[in-house]
Amino acid sequence: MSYHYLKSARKVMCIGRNYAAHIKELNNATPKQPFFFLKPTSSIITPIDRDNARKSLPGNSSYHGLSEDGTNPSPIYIPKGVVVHHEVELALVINKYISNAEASEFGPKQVYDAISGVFLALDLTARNVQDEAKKKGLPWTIAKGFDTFLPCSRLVPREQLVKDRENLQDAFRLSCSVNGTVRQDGTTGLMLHPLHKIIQHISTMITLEPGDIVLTGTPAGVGKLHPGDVIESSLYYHDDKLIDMTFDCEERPGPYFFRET
Ligand SMILES: O=C([O-])CC(=O)C(=O)O
Ligand SMILES: [Mg+2]
Repeated sequence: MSYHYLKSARKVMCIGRNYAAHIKELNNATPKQPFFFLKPTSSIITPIDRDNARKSLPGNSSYHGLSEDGTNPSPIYIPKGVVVHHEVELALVINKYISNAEASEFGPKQVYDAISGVFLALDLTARNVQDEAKKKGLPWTIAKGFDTFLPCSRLVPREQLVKDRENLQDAFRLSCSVNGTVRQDGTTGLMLHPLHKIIQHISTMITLEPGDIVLTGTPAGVGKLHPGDVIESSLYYHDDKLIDMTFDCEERPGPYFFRET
C-alpha cells in the first residue's frame, strides 16, 4: 500500500485557521464558519530515503507525475523571492462518496468509516504571496500550490487506529523541527473544528470522492524554510511514533521570481 493511495487523490481539500494559537501567531481573525482552499495534486512529493531514490525529471522541470508506486521522491523547492513557511498537518484519506452529510448524522463515530487511513503532510505556504493575496482580495492558489508544496508520508491504514474507531480526535500529536530545532508540536485535540465537522462541512458544498485528501490545519509554530534547511516531521498515535519523514530544501529551478501583482 504505502504511497499508492496518492494516485487516487482527485482533490486535496484543506481547512484554514483550525488551531487558535496559529490564528493568533499570524494576527488573523477567527472565522465564523470553517473555510477551505485546494492544493493541486501536482504539488505532492514523497521522501527520498533508503528505498526511494530521488526521481529524475526531464530538463529543469519540477514535476513529472507520480511514479507507478505513488511516490514522487523530491526535495522541497523554495521558489526565488518567496517566503516559504512549513505547516505540519494531519491528513485524512477519504474512502467513499460523501455528499450533503447532515450534522446530526455525521459525528465522531462516522470518521473511521469514512477514511482509509491517515498520513502526515506539510501544507507548505508561500507566506509573502499569501499576504499579498489577502491584502488585495486575490486567490490563494499560487501561495498554496507551487510544485513540491505538499510533502506526504506513507499511509497509516485505519486498521492501525482501530482502538479509537469511536473517536479519533484526541489520538494524534504532530511535530516538526528544522535543522534540529523543534518549531511545531501540537495535539489534534486542539482543533477548533474537529475531524467529523470538517468532513461534514466540506460535503455540504463539495462532494468528497474516494481517494480525496483532507488536510486538517496546522498548530502554532509555523516558520521559514530556506535552501539548505532540513525539515523533519513526526506523527504520533498516543505515545507511539507512527511516522518520521525528512526533506531537504533547495532553490527551485526555472524562471519564476516573485514580483508584486
Ligand atoms: O495558511 C494558513 O494560515 C491557513 C492554513 O493553511 C492553516 O491554518 O493550516
Ligand atoms: Mg495549513
